[in-house]
This record gives sequence, C-alpha cells and structure tokens, in this order.
Amino acid sequence: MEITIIGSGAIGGVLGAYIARAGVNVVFCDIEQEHVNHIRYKGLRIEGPAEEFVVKGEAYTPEELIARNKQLDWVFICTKAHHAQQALDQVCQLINKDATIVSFQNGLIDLKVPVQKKVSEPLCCFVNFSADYLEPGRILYGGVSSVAIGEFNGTSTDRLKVLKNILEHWGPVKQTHNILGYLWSKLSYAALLYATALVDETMATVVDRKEFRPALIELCAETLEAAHVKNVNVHSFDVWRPELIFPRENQKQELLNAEFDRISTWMAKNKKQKSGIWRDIAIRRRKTEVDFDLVPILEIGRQHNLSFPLTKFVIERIKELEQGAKQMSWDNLMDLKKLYEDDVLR
Ligand SMILES: NC(=O)C1=CN([C@@H]2O[C@H](COP(=O)(O)OP(=O)(O)OC[C@H]3O[C@@H](n4cnc5c(N)ncnc54)[C@H](OP(=O)(O)O)[C@@H]3O)[C@@H](O)[C@H]2O)C=CC1
Ligand SMILES: CC(C)(CO)C(=O)C(=O)O
Repeated sequence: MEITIIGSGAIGGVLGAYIARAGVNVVFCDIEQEHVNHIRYKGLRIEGPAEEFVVKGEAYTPEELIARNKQLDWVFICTKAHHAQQALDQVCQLINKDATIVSFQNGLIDLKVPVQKKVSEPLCCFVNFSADYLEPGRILYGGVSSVAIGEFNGTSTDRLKVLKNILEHWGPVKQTHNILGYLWSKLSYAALLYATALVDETMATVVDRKEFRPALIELCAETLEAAHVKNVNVHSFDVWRPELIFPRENQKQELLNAEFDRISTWMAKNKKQKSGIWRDIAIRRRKTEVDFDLVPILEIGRQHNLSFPLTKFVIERIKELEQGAKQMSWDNLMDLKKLYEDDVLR
C-alpha cells in the first residue's frame, strides 16, 4: 500500500509524517519545490505539543509525480479547498479505478473525477486538529482533536475501515454514517473562526470577550439554519456543541456563556493560537477559503428566502482584509456587533 499526499502542508504534512513514521509507504507531493526538497533530503519536521520528530520521505512536485508515472493507490487531497479540484485533475492520469481518493478540506467541496475513470466517489475526512505550515520542511502541530471519516452516502464500506487503520497511525479516528453532519458543524464553527480572524489577536482572546458573544452566536446560528434547511443533522465535536446555538429558541444564555468559556479555554491550550484564516491573511498574504465556507451559506439562504446578514458582513470584511482594503482590528467586531444590535435584534 502506498499513500500519496497531494498538498503536504499543515494537515497533509502532519498526517503523512505520522503515517510514514509508522512504516507505511507515504509519497509527499506539494507544489512548493523548496518544501519538497526539504522533505526529500533533510526531512519533514513536525513540531507538536508533546513531541518533535523528523521524517524523511519520497517527495515530488506534481510535475515530478507525473514524470514518475506510477499509478496511485490511495490519494489524500490535502490542499486548501480552492486548490483541491485542480490538484486532483493534475494527477488524474495516474489514477485508475482501483484508487481511493480522500478529501480533507474544511468547507463544501465536491471533488469530481472524470466518469470514464470509473473511480468510486471520494471518501471524506473531517479534520479538527490544528496545524500550520511554518516554512519549507517545518510544520507546527497543535495537538490531537477530532477526526472523523465517512462515505458521502453514509454507507459503511471496507475502504472506510482501511482508511481508519491508516489514519490511526496519527490518532483516534471516528467512522461515521453522518460525515455531512460533521462537515456542516465544522462550517458553523468556521464562521466563528472567520470572525476571530477579523482581529489580530488569538482565537481564545476574541472568544473570551463577552460583549461580542451574542453577535458571534447569531453568526454561527445562521450557518446552522442553512444546515437545517438542507436537512443536515449537525454533529458536535470536541468542545463545539451546535445544539446549544440552533434552533435559536432552545438557546439558554447561561449554557452558551459556559460553552464559549470552554471554547476559549480549549483554544488557549492549543499550540496553534490563531486560525488558518488569520494566517492566510496576515502571514501568507493570500486568499482564505471563504468562497467554500461561508459564501455557499449565503447562497443557500437566498434559495430559501433567508437573509444571513452577519455571514454576509463577515464575508465582505474578510474579502476586504484579503485585498488589503481594511486592516484586522477590534473595530471590525464592533461593526459586527452593531449590525447585530441594529438589524438583527430589531
Ligand atoms: N491547518 C489547520 O489547522 C486545519 C486545516 N483544515 C483544512 O485542511 C485543508 C488543508 O489546509 P492546510 O493543510 O492548512 O493548508 P496548507 O496551505 O498548509 O497546505 C496545503 C498545501 O498544498 C499545496 N498545494 C496547492 N496546490 C497544490 C497542487 N496542485 N498540488 C500539490 N500541492 C498543492 C500548497 O502550496 P501553496 O501554499 O504554495 O499553495 C500547500 O503547501 C483546508 O481545507 C483546511 O481548511 C482543517 C482543519 C484544521
Ligand atoms: C483552528 C482550526 C484548526 C480548527 O480547530 C481550523 O480549522 C483553522 O485554523 O482553520
């Protein structure tokens, strides 16, 4: 068995390193030549909260992987959502009907393989552990958190069992009939993460600020309402309990405050202190995955005559931050709070 990781950054790098360290054949693939060279010649360093280790491995750019011309067996697509389809298309000629493709993206993506390839639909992996690509060959790993896998149609298959065994070289993995429930739940959590990235502060600091909580809770409720109209039964994970937020009429202030305290404490303990969204904007100066995370929520709202003003605001502000038209600041959260108080509460 050989696992090919397409996109060996934060998530792909951590998973690949643990799986390779356990003795499974892992082939790392990434578009960054310097990163590929590091993995190949010096090794990939994982800097976790409990341990640091280095794994040397076979590593290629997509072009080198194609030139190698070996059929791929297990293909983990670990790029950002907006690169995933292109990353898969690029290596498609190396994929035949026996291959298993697994998507690891946050957000709503629907990877397609040309039908003539007769490849089964991709498996899906929900990820909530955190990691950051620091520089070529170096990845910060925040520590163990939930990972769940499933077939999109909810069935239990042999290939899922095999995937579970592979991924458990990293840590505990839940096999679920409701992978969409996890993905949508993560989307509602991601709404919170996007809001924290409006400020140049740690996620824990933002979530700790009680004056912003009502607006943040309503922001997450908008995504959960979209999940509801799509008939998705959202699943809790780690400290995230969407059932406390939606349906809105079930909200209990005390429970929600305690929940947000718990989330803040949980975030403060993680080695990764700021979100991937913050990192994309502030450090890597590139686009976030907002088009795959929050933009589809607005679209679903439109289709169902639901307006999601806070989601719309966060999308617009994130895009302004991406373009450099606005700066990260508490003022952004003040504006969100004001919108909530003036337009939503009214
Ligand atoms: N990081 C985290 O803590 C978490 C991330 N996730 C999700 O996991 C997914 C991956 O994110 P993450 O690991 O953080 O992203 P990273 O940017 O750290 O890693 C993705 C890597 O893929 C590379 N890449 C882009 N296009 C291609 C291509 N065509 N072929 C090969 N490699 C390519 C990127 O290069 P380049 O940078 O040059 O584009 C990058 O090195 C995202 O959907 C994210 O939301 C989920 C939970 C937590
Ligand atoms: C913070 C984290 C890891 C979720 O826990 C995440 O998904 C991100 O950084 O985008």
